[in-house]
Amino acid sequence: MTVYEVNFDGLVGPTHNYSGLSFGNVASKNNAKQIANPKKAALQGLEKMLAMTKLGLKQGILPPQVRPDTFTLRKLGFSGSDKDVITKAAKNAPQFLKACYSASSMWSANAATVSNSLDCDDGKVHFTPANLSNKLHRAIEAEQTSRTFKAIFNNTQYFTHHEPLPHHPLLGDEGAANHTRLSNSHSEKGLSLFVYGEDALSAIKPKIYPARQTLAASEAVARAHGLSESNCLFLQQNPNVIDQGVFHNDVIAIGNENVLLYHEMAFYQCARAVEAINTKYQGDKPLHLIEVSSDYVSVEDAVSSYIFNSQLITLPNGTMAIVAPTECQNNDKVATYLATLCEANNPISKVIYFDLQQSMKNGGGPACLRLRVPLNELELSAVVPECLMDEAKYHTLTAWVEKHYRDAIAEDDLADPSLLVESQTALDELSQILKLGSIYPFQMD
Ligand SMILES: NCCC[C@H](NC(=O)CCC(=O)O)C(=O)O
Repeated sequence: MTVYEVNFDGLVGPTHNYSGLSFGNVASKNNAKQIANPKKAALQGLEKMLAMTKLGLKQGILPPQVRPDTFTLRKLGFSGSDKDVITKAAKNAPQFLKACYSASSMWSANAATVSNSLDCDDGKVHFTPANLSNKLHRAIEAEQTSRTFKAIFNNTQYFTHHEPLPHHPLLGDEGAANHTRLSNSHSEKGLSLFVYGEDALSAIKPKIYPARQTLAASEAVARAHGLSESNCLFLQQNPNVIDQGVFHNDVIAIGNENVLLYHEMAFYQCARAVEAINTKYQGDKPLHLIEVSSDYVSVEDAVSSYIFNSQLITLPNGTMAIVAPTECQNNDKVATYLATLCEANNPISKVIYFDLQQSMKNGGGPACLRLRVPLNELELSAVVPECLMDEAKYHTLTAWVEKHYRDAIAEDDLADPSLLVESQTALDELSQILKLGSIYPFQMD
């Protein structure tokens, strides 16, 4: 049976802002305190989703989380009405208020690790929401992510949902941003490549910035999903590139079917890592391991352009396209490399550029904005259909964004309680558009 790679993009939430919350993510730090445009951010994301459907791909939609997260603020001791909670947090703990206001769930590549049912021992699609333990503003996503996934993929005949791993430094899990799958095609069994930032038992670690993904977490996810040992490979990310701003592996490598595009500095002991991939890969189609040398693209250019955070997609005609941010087009070296890549002897035939600048300024490129969910026809038909994108849904969602979203959010706006009301009103309407029922805590009172 054909398996489609369905990209579920995180719809940008109404409180998108630049708060400099992600230590180790260069863009997040550099753009802190700038004025964000949530309306533009959401429209840029919807544009990409529609374009993917026009290319003939299946596209899904993941709704944003409710922000500000007053439940977390209450756990932190702020009490009274929601307005009181926000006013007190703004005055006494602005850092916590910012964390509870982040629209970071838009980067759905970090929402979960998802395994193709062909790879899992029970023949079901497995989901483990990422605990995102390394950053407070992201760690608070896991609970809602679980609820949302159970609502969208709500058929136990096809889908198995695991709990996020416990929040602990030994078990930091950042989801699919550190997982890719190599295979003949999505419709055949594949090799799961898990790339971790650190192993607690080893001294090989970054020195400046944190490693967010641990080996123990990757192993736990593989175990829970029932992946076989012969179909899994655990590789360490190069700690030196984490220290240069490569906080997830998807900032330095991207895989799709029988192609892996990676920077020569991506992995710890790169030559050995590549040998291990070659040894474990079981597909009979030739594996294209495309190594990008620093002579063509430096790590600095990779981090500023997000060339590896492109989506590598298989088009209906069987060739591949690379969906890159316009930051790549604006960098001569990177644009030249991409043009050469399309001419070379490999399945990649074209580059498609998208303006995703609002998300990019927080360190999220095309690949960060989507979670790949491999689904065969039966599994796909079990997904809540309203969560799949088509032209009509695009127009409905665009109108919804135009109606509810502000076109500017600055730091001081977070202290304004009316933003909470606007945000909840918008999400209440969205959950009806997507026919997801009451998935948000404020709808359950
Ligand atoms: N996969 C891309 C994730 C980007 C995300 N950025 C942020 O959370 C920045 C938020 C801010 O600084 O306002 C992160 O670092 O996890």
